Amino acid sequence: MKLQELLKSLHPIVPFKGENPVITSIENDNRKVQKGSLFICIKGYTVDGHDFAESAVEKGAAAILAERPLSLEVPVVVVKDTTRAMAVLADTFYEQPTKKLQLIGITGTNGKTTTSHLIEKIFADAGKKTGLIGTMYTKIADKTLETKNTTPESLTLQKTFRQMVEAGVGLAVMEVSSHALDQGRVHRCDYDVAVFTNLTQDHLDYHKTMAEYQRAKSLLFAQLGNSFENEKPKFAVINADDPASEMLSRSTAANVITYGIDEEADIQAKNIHMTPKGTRFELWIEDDSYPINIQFLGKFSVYNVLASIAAALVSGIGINEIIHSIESVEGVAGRFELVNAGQEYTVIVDYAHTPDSLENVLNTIQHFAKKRIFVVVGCGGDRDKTKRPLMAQIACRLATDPIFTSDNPRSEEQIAILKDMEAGVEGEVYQVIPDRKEAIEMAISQASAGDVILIAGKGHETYQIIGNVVHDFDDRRVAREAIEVR
Ligand SMILES: CC(=O)N[C@H]1[C@@H](OP(=O)(O)OP(=O)(O)OC[C@H]2O[C@@H](n3ccc(=O)[nH]c3=O)[C@H](O)[C@@H]2O)O[C@H](CO)[C@@H](O)[C@@H]1O[C@H](C)C(=O)N[C@@H](C)C(=O)N[C@H](CCC(=O)O)C(=O)O
Ligand SMILES: Nc1ncnc2c1ncn2[C@@H]1O[C@H](COP(=O)(O)OP(=O)(O)OP(=O)(O)O)[C@@H](O)[C@H]1O
Ligand SMILES: N[C@H](CCC[C@H](N)C(=O)O)C(=O)O
Ligand SMILES: [Mg+2]
Repeated sequence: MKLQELLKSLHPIVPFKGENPVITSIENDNRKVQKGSLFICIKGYTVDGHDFAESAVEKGAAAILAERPLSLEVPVVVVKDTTRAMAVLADTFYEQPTKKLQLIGITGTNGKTTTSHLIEKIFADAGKKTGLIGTMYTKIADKTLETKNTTPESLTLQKTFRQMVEAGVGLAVMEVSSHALDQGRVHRCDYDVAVFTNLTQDHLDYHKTMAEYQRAKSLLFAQLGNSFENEKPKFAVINADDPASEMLSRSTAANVITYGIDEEADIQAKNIHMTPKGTRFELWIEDDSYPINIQFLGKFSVYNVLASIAAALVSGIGINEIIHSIESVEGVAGRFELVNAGQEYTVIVDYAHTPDSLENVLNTIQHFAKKRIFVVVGCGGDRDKTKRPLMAQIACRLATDPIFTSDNPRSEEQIAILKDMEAGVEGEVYQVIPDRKEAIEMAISQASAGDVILIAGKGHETYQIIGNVVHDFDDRRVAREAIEVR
């Protein structure tokens, strides 16, 4: 594609009359530039991409997109906001892939990964080739790729969609983080369905206030269903029990479908019964009711199931097919995952890393725990500090044996993070064991028949980030080994 043709998709007053080279690829990382690339300079949080423009030209870049004039031997196109322009150009370069896919986006503080897997399963069972983008990985039909972010930046995202289209994927489901919405990583994505799980405290290091965090989430709904040229109906699937639902409903021009448990909703769960093996409830859709038996626990899991059912229903899948799929799901890796090595107590690894998720999971455990509840929990470094004392309080309130430990301290001192946690629980009884392996071993050495150990915060993660170093670490493996040597 020639540069001028590409630029037509930007704001019409981008003043550019220079050379018109063929653009062979778009890159925003100079290390990936090849002959003929358009290099986009992004001012990041860490470095300024403009500083790499010269190196990009040396590597063969045919043109540069920047926020200020640069004296280089190739055409330099100047725009106000390169990040924003990148989303538009990526969509154009990869030939608007999301118009050729059924696309479901999920946002909310907790439950995105779980819900995206449920939705993917329903569509796969219905015979669709599926794609998935989220915290754990990107999946393009049968191929799995590693990811750095829950929602990748626009260039990677649109390229991934292109690969999905080429692989014959019909339905893509993705997690849309608040950071991605705020930074415009999903601009130009043509969603058919946008799903809202819930809004509780997290990421205040980035968004500063809950109102700003909610505003970021609302963008997914505001960006849905305003297009006149689009024939496809758009749906916003919203949790009626969450206080943010009203504002989100008002943010969108799409059809709003609600789901819930406590409040009246289009799709509602009633008479929920939990056993140690699963959860049973009645699903109500208008005047019809269906008995449902899922293999996971907790009221929070019922919300994820309802959201998935709603998203699949509005996408045209039959209710009986949906129920069959949902009931066959055994679980999602690192979400309430049991570690069984023949022990007489229960060991659960769960990705709860927010106050609300920790509370939900511990409440669920309280429901069936007969004796002591251990919780091994830490808080991430370089992340929302205000959730630390809250998570500690919840651990002390809902567990009999809280053990505070480390969870990806990153550039922070482990001890400083633990002090932030302890500030919330003065006078309470707890242990502090900074080394996560030792903390897990301690819980396992103290547990006896009938007890439950929750190892929270890392779920599927297979690493512990200390400083800049990523160490191998898997809660599930560490727990299993500790049980086996006991
Ligand atoms: C705060 C934030 O959002 N940071 C994201 C941002 O990084 P950054 O601004 O530091 O980038 P940078 O390193 O300064 O680079 C700036 C530019 O220079 C370029 N560069 C850089 C170095 C070089 O040698 N050459 C070069 O060309 C880069 O390619 C880039 O274009 O852009 C990167 C590339 O897209 C992201 O990977 C990175 O996410 C970091 C890893 C991150 O931790 N993000 C978190 C806050 C985040 O986004 N989390 C949400 C999930 C949250 C949740 O729901 O739980 C997510 O969607 O992942
Ligand atoms: N609907 C829900 N409401 C509250 N808590 C939930 C819900 N679903 C899952 N959880 C809890 O939150 C944890 C994270 O779930 P999940 O990974 O599905 O969320 P996520 O939104 O993808 O998180 P992230 O933003 O880190 O990617 C789970 O391990 C569980 O403890
Ligand atoms: N997506 C979340 C993951 C947190 C996982 C937890 N293990 C941590 O490192 O804080 C975040 O970046 O805030
Ligand atoms: Mg996730």
